[in-house]
Amino acid sequence: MVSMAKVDEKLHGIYQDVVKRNPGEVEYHQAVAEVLETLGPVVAKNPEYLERKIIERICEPERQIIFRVPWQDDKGEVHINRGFRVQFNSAIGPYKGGIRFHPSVYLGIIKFLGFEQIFKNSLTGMPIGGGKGGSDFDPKGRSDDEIMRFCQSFITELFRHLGEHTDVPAGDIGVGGREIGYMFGQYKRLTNRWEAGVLTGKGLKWGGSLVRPEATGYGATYFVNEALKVRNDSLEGKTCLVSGSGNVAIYTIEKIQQLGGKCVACSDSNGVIYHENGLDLALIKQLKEVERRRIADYASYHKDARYTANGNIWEIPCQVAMPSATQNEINGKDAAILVKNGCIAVGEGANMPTNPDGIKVFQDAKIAYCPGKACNAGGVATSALEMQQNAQRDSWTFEETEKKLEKIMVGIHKLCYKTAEEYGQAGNYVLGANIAGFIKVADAMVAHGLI
Ligand SMILES: NC(=O)C1=CN([C@@H]2O[C@H](COP(=O)(O)OP(=O)(O)OC[C@H]3O[C@@H](n4cnc5c(N)ncnc54)[C@H](OP(=O)(O)O)[C@@H]3O)[C@@H](O)[C@H]2O)C=CC1
Ligand SMILES: O=C(O)CCC(=O)C(=O)O
Repeated sequence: MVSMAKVDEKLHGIYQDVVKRNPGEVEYHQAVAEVLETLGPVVAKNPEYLERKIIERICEPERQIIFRVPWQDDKGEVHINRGFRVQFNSAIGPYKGGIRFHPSVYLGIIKFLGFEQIFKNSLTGMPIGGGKGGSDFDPKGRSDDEIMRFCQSFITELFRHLGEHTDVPAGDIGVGGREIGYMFGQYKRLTNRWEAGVLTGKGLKWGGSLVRPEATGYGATYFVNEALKVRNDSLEGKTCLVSGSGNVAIYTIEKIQQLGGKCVACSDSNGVIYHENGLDLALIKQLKEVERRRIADYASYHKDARYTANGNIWEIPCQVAMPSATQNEINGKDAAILVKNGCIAVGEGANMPTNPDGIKVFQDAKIAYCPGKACNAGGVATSALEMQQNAQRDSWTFEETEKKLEKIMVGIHKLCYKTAEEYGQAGNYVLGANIAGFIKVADAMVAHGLI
């Protein structure tokens, strides 16, 4: 056992080094700080992790690939974007994590996402390592043909680094079934292999899994319901806010409604829809999944709904908040408003949506704060179920697959809850998720020697 003071000093030094070695990558620094701040007790108990520099190694990606993505728009104009894939850690399985297309993407965003993915994937109990990729390409307003040409160019470079036993991407912001289809087609053409397990989130007719589109939102909702059960409560009858109106938000709203909750607001990057009588999910799906329109259009179908351009969704009173859009969408001030308005649970469908000040407010208020790396792990867990079905050349029913997802989420909740309890911090899901996710990866790294 090493003294806590010595461990804290060591972890602080590691964090300082991460900042120095990765200048300007503020989201990555934030993700590392949040994990390192909770690892003290487990490191003190296992000095071997320090001796073998497991934490320094976990903070350094195994491989980072940055590449040029040239493509032509419908008018023949040439564009150049930048592509990224960070293969962070393969101690417990092939790199696994989504691809994000958004103009804000740069190395620091992909690294924070890849770092989070290491611990998240470990929590699922499935054999998947951590990775993430993306591009600063903006898909908004682009035609299907432009999206196809971009995806083909992206994979023309990336394909050589992928493989069902090497690195298995999936979707994230701006990447859904359409984009995965174009990437899979190009991978097949370049490799002359029908290798289903190389990508997940595939279409149902060509190797996809039922429930994968629903999985992140459904899983996050199950997690929050478990956290409420511990408090002798449930989602039944709760008024909920769900930010975003993309894949994760839509299926979070769906599962909350199935469990008897009422979602009154959602959003996109332009504004917020508030519908006190409860959101019309069929309309949201039509606007967003089929017609690719803005959420503002919702208000023209429901006269009792209110649209606020650039509004702040967290100012609407609720009991449960499910941030499902992007990183750092809740700050300390937003968190304080939520708590003041009676919010009792926050379930993160998005990755790192609450900034450190916000997390502190939720933890001080002792509400059920469910961090993304545990709460939104249902998506990647179902991707691993898709890989299992691909390996078996089988496909399971919706009911069977959803039952497995629910069991995995109940299991992740229990693991995080029990780990926090074991380390004397009952109810601290941040600590529980970080420690439980870390131990499995760290032990595998010790077993593999110095690599
Ligand atoms: N898809 C998955 O399986 C998983 C996703 N996640 C995380 O969930 C979150 C949402 O992803 P997903 O639903 O797949 O993505 P989508 O692209 O389907 O939807 C994203 C939604 O969030 C909004 N949004 C994105 N960026 C911003 C921004 N900077 N400011 C305000 N709103 C924004 C989008 O609005 P607009 O259309 O206006 O841009 C859109 O409504 C991300 O944090 C992602 O990393 C986590 C686990 C798995
Ligand atoms: O399904 C996957 O592989 C990745 C999902 C993802 O990107 C995430 O969990 O953030």
